[in-house]
Amino acid sequence: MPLPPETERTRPRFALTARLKSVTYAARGLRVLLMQEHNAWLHLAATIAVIACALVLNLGADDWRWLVLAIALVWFAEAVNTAIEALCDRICPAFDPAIGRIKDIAAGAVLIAALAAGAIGLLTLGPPLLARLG
Ligand SMILES: Nc1ncnc2c1ncn2[C@@H]1O[C@H](COP(=O)(O)OP(=O)(O)OP(=O)(O)O)[C@@H](O)[C@H]1O
Repeated sequence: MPLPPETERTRPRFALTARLKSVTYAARGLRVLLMQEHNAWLHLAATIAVIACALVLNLGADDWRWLVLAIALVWFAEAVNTAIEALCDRICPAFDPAIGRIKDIAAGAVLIAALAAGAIGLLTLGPPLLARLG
């Protein structure tokens, strides 16, 4: 879809430094997530445990692919959920059933991601773990 003329005129030119700055803003967001969100601490503990298990079991690239995807899925969902929660609190600090529903749905997205990641983790780590123990 073509942009309105005024947007075309005011859009800044592509600059590598500006793109690099965007990465630092994103990293700042992740730092906030890690410092302030208790759920993120649980995700971090789970991430470290899964990576440690995979290293000990000496998994191959096929298995690592699934684990990386599962870990990223949960962090992605948690980051989006946290952003939605923060936005909700900013625009409506008072109790509001509609805000409650929005937050519940966003939290549901994290639950879906966590359940899927758990299933991926069991399917990927389970068999080699059992083989190692058996
Ligand atoms: N402003 C609000 N109006 C109505 N219900 C709300 C409101 N804020 C929170 N809730 C309800 O409380 C639940 C928890 O909200 P909260 O913002 O504390 O999320 P949380 O999952 O506990 O987040 P965190 O643990 O990351 O702080 C929401 O899912 C929603 O059901």
